[in-house]
Amino acid sequence: MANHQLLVLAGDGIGPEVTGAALQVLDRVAEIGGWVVEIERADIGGTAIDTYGDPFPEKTQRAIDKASAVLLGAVGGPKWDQAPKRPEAGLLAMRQYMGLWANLRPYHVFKGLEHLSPLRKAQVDGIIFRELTGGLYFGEPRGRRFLPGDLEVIDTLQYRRSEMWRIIKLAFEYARDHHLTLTSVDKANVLESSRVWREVTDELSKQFPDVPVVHRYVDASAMDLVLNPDRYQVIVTENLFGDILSDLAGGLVGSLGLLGSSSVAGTPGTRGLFEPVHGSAPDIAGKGIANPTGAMLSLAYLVGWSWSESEAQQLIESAVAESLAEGPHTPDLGGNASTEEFTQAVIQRLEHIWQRRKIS
Ligand SMILES: NC(=O)C1=CN([C@@H]2O[C@H](COP(=O)(O)OP(=O)(O)OC[C@H]3O[C@@H](n4cnc5c(N)ncnc54)[C@H](O)[C@@H]3O)[C@@H](O)[C@H]2O)C=CC1
Ligand SMILES: CC(C)CC(=O)C(=O)O
Ligand SMILES: [Mg+2]
Repeated sequence: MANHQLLVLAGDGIGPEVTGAALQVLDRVAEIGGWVVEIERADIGGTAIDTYGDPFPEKTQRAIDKASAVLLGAVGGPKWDQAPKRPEAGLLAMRQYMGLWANLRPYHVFKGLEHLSPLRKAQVDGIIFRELTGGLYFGEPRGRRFLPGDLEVIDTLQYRRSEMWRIIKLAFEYARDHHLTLTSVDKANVLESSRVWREVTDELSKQFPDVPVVHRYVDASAMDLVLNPDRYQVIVTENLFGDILSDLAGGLVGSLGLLGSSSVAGTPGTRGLFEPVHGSAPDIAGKGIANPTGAMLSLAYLVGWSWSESEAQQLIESAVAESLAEGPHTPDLGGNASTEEFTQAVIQRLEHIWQRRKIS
């Protein structure tokens, strides 16, 4: 009987609501799969600041050390916007602590939700490989420097070639395995880091002669993703650009609540951090109406990647897709279902799919 250790970091805002929904799905999947899942919980972000005065406390680090996978909700909120160390800093520190340099963010229009995409006729189906532990979010020096009569602020965009190499190579491998085009997004007309990014992409391209490669500037690709999303299949880009373009992808498919993600260190079967692409959504937190799809898909990626349970991954993804096709829908998708109602629909679908598979 499989035994898995899961750490749940529900976080702030809608984090507890969407991870709670995903855990209900996990309960049923574990029952079907005959697994024992030991679930531990710890604090991250704003709730960790409230309890420990630190957005990524030592206790959470120790809990990560013991887990075989981590499911995260979201962090942040107006309550902590002026905190000396913000909740978001805890998430960044955790990604770095876990060494998770690759962030995979798939997006596609679900059957039944075509009307929600602003681009009803175009094919919207891709995946963003976002570098996760380098660039502007981590570079030093950073901060404020008081000058006579002025203030200077510094953020540093810093990368090592090796950090670029590993994420671009991972994206090439994915594009090769799925026979897709790779688009490398940068700002090589301005940034030195982007020029090296392009050099690395061109060098790696020689190892993957079957993968068509396109270079695009980030500003132009933001425009082009909206006008011609069908040109994009696999996107590889650095940390900040990937963060921005993945929210744009959320818009392309109709709601940010629909996207899940995997943050990993490149090798399947190893520990990763799995979280929806969205944030803590303070505007809807506590109302019971958050769309838990992103969290459920993140759970699906978790069981597939860290626990090598590919059948369970497929089961969750199918149950979510069928529920989105049939409804009910949460308000972000134009419906009036609660998080709980949608979650129950997914669990029912799961049962149906499982029964169908047992019979056939
Ligand atoms: N990974 C994380 O923990 C992230 C945290 N944040 C933090 O979250 C806080 C809020 O940031 P925002 O810019 O407002 O971004 P957000 O992603 O939380 O929300 C943007 C918009 O999308 C909607 N939305 C997001 N997720 C949804 C869901 N599951 N169902 C239905 N609607 C959903 C929200 O209601 C809001 O209108 C900030 O403190 C920010 O720093 C932001 C992004 C990622
Ligand atoms: C809140 C940030 C630390 C991260 C973010 O927006 C993201 O990972 O999508
Ligand atoms: Mg983001």
